[in-house]
Amino acid sequence: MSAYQTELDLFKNEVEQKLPGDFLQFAANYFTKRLEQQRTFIRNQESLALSKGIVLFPSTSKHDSVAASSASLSHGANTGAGVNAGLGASAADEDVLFKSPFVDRGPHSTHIVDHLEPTHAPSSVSGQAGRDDAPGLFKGNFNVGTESQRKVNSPVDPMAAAPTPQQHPRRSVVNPKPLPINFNAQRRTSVSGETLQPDHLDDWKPENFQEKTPEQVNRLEKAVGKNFLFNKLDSDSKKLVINSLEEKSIAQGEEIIKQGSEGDYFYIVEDGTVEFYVNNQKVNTSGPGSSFGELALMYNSPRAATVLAATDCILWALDRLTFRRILLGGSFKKRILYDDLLKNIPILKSLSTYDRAKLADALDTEYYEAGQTIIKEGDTGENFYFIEYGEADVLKKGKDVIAKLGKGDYFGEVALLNDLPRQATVTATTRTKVATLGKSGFQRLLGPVVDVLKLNDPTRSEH
Ligand SMILES: Nc1ncnc2c1ncn2[C@@H]1O[C@@H]2COP(=O)(O)O[C@H]2[C@H]1O
Repeated sequence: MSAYQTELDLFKNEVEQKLPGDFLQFAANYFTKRLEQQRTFIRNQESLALSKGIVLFPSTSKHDSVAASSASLSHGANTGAGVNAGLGASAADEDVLFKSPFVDRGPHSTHIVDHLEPTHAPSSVSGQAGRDDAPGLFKGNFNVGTESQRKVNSPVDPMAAAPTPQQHPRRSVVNPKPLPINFNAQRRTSVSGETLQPDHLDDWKPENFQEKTPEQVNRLEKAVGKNFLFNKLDSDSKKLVINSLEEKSIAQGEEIIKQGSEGDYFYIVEDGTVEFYVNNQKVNTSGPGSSFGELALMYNSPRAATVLAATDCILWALDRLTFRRILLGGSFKKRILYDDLLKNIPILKSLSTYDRAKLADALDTEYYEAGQTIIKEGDTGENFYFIEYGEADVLKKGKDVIAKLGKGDYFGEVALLNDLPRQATVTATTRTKVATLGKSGFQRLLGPVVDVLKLNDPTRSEH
């Protein structure tokens, strides 16, 4: 069900961006292309593996091996054998296919292949575990301007390099296994295409499926109910997940995850406290109801942090395949939908993949038609905005249009930074889709880029 929903969401996104004149033709072209991509990908994965004498994700179940093939999109593309290789020549065709003669799509429109380019762009990943310390409260006012008008000073993404495996004296819960064919030590994949699972997996059942006792279900409902990931699942998916979770008792001091190792499980904390270390530095602590270990499973990347039990813990572990099959398309959908946008916004380049993913979790979508006002000069500022597509003018009383904004631009931060009323009006000039972030999310999640935001604040000189 979640694969179906993800496909629908991606399709909806395309329709909203392209506004096709001939909807049925557009839909036919779109799904034909998707089908080709998926089939080409699986064929290429199989022949690549065969040519190397490798059996992809050996499994007793035909479903598992197909799912694993689907899950290894990033590797296919890395080797030139993935979906982009299969459809690479069609980028121009795609443009013809999706072009509507009635709609000016503007300079920033994208193609569905954007969702399927896992190799060359930084990933936006996430973490549910732990609270990051709120990175400073902001003081400032309203800032506008296109990215090209803003000076961006982006430090290197600290997650871009493969983390150094840590040598902890504690016993590891996870036995190191040989890395799978799709393991990506570069950490530079996109999650998008990987989530698209073939339809015929709908009768799929997790390998570890084991009916839980009523007492366990009760406990799990309590533990899992606190985790936002599960609130978004339909009851069938929730049942599958609950019955696939394995209980693990971890003693204080034990290492649950080692930075740099391969990801095998996603964890939910029922009881106890866990600590996260990146390059031996403690970065986070989290407790009951939180979860961790999703990054490596989403991106086929090495574990981004070492996780230690700070107290005795009871954890519930979900295997990689069930995680990918159920949670990726459901609970982590926002990360998929915002992946493309966030990884292409220059001011966010300094965020780690973990931070960028948490940002995606906090975003909401709003739409504005041409002529509609998004924010009004003098109003109280509640939200910060990224433009997903569309165009908008920034107007100031007495000065008329002072800037033009387009895809990837941001606005609304000055009121939040400086606790001032909106310093200008922003009006959509074409149909515009924005991703919005509330004040508290802005303060909590954009700390690492606040200096860049302040640097770009056009009203700084007025203070
Ligand atoms: N600051 C952080 N950076 C990276 N990972 C973190 C951080 N805080 C918590 N984590 C979690 O630690 C997990 C380690 O394994 P993963 O990389 O699979 O997923 C990671 C996140 O869920």
